[in-house]
Amino acid sequence: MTDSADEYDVIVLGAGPTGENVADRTAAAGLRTVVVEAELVGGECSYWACMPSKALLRPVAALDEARAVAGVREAVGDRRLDPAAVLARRDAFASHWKDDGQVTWLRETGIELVRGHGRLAGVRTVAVEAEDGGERVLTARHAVAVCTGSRPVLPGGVPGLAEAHPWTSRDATSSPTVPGRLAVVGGGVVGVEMAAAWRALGSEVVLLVRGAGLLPRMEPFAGELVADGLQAAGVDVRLGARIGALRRADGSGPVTLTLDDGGDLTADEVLYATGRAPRTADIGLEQIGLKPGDWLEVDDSCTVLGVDGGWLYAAGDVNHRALLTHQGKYQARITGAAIAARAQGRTLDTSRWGAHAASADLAGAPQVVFTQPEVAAVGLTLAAAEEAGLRVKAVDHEIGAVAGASLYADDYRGRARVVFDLDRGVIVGACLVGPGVAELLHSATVAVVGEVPIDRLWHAVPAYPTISEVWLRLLEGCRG
Ligand SMILES: Cc1cc2nc3c(=O)[nH]c(=O)nc-3n(C[C@H](O)[C@H](O)[C@H](O)COP(=O)(O)OP(=O)(O)OC[C@H]3O[C@@H](n4cnc5c(N)ncnc54)[C@H](O)[C@@H]3O)c2cc1C
Ligand SMILES: NC(=O)c1ccc[n+]([C@@H]2O[C@H](COP(=O)([O-])OP(=O)(O)OC[C@H]3O[C@@H](n4cnc5c(N)ncnc54)[C@H](O)[C@@H]3O)[C@@H](O)[C@H]2O)c1
Repeated sequence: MTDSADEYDVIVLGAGPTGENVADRTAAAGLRTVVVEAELVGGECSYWACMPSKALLRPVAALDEARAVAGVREAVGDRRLDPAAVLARRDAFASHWKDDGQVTWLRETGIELVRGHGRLAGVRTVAVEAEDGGERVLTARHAVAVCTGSRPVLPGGVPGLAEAHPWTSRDATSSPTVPGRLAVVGGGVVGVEMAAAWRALGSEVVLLVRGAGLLPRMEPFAGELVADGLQAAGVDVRLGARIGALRRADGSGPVTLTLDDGGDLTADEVLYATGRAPRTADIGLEQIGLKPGDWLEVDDSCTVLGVDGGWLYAAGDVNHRALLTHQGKYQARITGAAIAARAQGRTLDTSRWGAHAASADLAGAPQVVFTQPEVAAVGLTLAAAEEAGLRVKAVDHEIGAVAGASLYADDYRGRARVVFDLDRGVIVGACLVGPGVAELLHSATVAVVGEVPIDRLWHAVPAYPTISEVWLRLLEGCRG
């Protein structure tokens, strides 16, 4: 390929869910838009994160729910998941790691695609290195949006870790085979979800957590109920566990973990689910005065701080506001609107909840952890609200005590909490744990983001007999 210069209105670097949605919005505003993608259009979410992981986890919940209802329980008996069928369904949800469908969508939406590794090469300029080594230099009349996402991060200073070739989230979501023994390091979201999935597929799973509980950013009872649920499913959950070293003789056989308490643990694979780092090490940040490898700090309109001219945006995982696909897509809608407004010479509305402010990131992003049982949370935890100086009270209720929950599952076990702001009379946080709570989360999100006064929420009547009747008990607790 020969060198050439291409001028667009907007360049989007990275075609994950965030980049796709920025491009969708700017193209819809009539701006000539190009996206640059080094791997697959659709990003981590489509091929190695949300979609394949949830395809692995949905059968786990379906089987648990069947077992929880007398009559169905007897029909299911002690049958286990069929790994081959689950993995085949997972492969289909990952589109067999081919992006033809999403490339077609880009074309039909009027967005151009340039494949290759992109790097900022100056103001509103991106140089793309194609796989064949050729370079193409793209310039943007209005904006560049960096949407390069994040990658798994491994802890430093652990002897033998690199040589042990640990699984990362990519292997854990795409493995074609079920390991006999799987050690999982990390009690965050990836750790608990993948422990649940592979245990249900037949692996012997040990979950090694360095802290005192699982899911440390959520209400403490969420981690406790998930630890109980995983243990009941046969996962060996070890809290306060630290790995001193790993040994894997030939790089592919069994791996032995030496624990700080002196014990050894041997597994066929070890998954490190120990957090994420931004994909900014090699995107030319040094060309515009920023530090490679850093998260990109942005204002509420996702404009990158420390860069003059308001032409550089960063949305999705790479800005570290909320590492979730739906928040990345939300930021993308805000970013696209901001780029279009600036291109049309309009002033941005960056007031709280304005058209060009990703305010919901700060109110607390909704999140569902698809484990055993499900966890659904939005807004502030009690601890976070107190730390923020709010005068709050927590109202808790056992979800199993409402009629809808007892019909949903025999011996339903689950708990709900809302965090009530006593001064403003609104709910600032909610956490629901139990079978089937995922679909309840949006009601909590509307209450929190909408800042709906408690006296008005009292008139939002949940249908009988559904799990959502737990809202009545929670509202009673708020009203005192
Ligand atoms: C195992 C797992 C499960 C998850 N499950 C969920 C879930 O259920 N729900 C949820 O909301 N979130 C989930 N997440 C988080 C979610 O995957 C991320 O928040 C989401 O993918 C972020 O989207 P993004 O577009 O910002 O980045 P990404 O999806 O990472 O996409 C970035 C894209 O940029 C490309 N790129 C990077 N650098 C360059 C470059 N220099 N040039 C060209 N292209 C480049 C990459 O190839 C990639 O395609 C999960 C994460 C993991 C790891
Ligand atoms: N269902 C979902 O919404 C979903 C699912 C998976 C991932 N995600 C997103 O992806 C992101 C990444 O998930 P994650 O689980 O990798 O990160 P995380 O930050 O949620 O959890 C990482 C865990 O690893 C532990 N840890 C860190 N360093 C360690 C070390 N050296 N040794 C032992 N433990 C260590 C941390 O204490 C933490 O509990 C999350 O922010 C999450 O929002 C979302």
